[in-house]
Amino acid sequence: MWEILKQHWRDGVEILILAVLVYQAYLFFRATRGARILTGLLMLLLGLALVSQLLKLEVITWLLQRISVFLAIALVVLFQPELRRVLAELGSHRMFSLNRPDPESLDVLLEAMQQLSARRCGALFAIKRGIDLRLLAETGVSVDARLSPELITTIFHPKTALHDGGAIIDQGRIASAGCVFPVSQREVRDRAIGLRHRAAMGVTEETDAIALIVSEESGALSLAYRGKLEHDLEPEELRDRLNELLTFGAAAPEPVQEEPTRDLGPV
Ligand SMILES: Nc1ncnc2c1ncn2[C@@H]1O[C@H](COP(=O)(O)OP(=O)(O)OP(=O)(O)O)[C@@H](O)[C@H]1O
Repeated sequence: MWEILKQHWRDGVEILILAVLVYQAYLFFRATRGARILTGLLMLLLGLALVSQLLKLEVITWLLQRISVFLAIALVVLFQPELRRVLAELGSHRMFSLNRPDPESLDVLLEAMQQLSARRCGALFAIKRGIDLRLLAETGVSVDARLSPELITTIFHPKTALHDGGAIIDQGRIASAGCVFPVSQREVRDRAIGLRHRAAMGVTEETDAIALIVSEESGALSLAYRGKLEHDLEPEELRDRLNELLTFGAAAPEPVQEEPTRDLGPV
């Protein structure tokens, strides 16, 4: 027994490392828009590899061996927003630091969102965490003012110059407003999901920010994180979810909601 262990402990370590890597890759890709394409592609390649091995088809085997480089490029293109976010997280040491707004600012923000909802004023916020949002902030107008319901409702009043676009919240302050966020290209089932919600999904696909949305059409309050939209939440639900995400980040448990309010996956 001891002899076997001595001979094969390296194999055990390798299996363990590979299992962790494969599981992490699965967790990473599972929730992304390219997951189905990736699954289809892998199944096709595995099928072809199996058939070509069994029937000894030399040309297909040769082609499959050389295709791996193109596959790697395809993966980078397919998962570009997700990879950007992961690299940005690593670059910003986000894993080791949290930029958590104080509870008072959250109360102010949620209070303002409810006022905007009651008046049917659309609004979009990105709460900055570890990843720097300076490039996005530069697409808008610098505000750098303490959060207050009056300021927020004024910014998103439809007759003001800054109401169009999103506001960036950084440590209890509105850093800038009227910002243009990246728009998510995910396919969504719900026709009520327009550009504002897509911009919320987009900014959270590419950064670790949490986006909050007030729908102009329905007054619904929503949250987006890591590209996923949690649509039409009750104010208390929104507060709890926000606290959860700000405390635990990606480790926060997935919300229990019914379609299409949670994961607006591919059609
Ligand atoms: N890329 C973007 N970044 C930030 N804000 C955006 C972006 N694109 C659109 N918006 C905002 O969304 C508004 C248009 O929202 P639209 O009606 O298409 O979205 P929606 O998701 O249906 O939301 P609502 O329920 O509020 O109507 C624009 O007036 C603008 O303020």
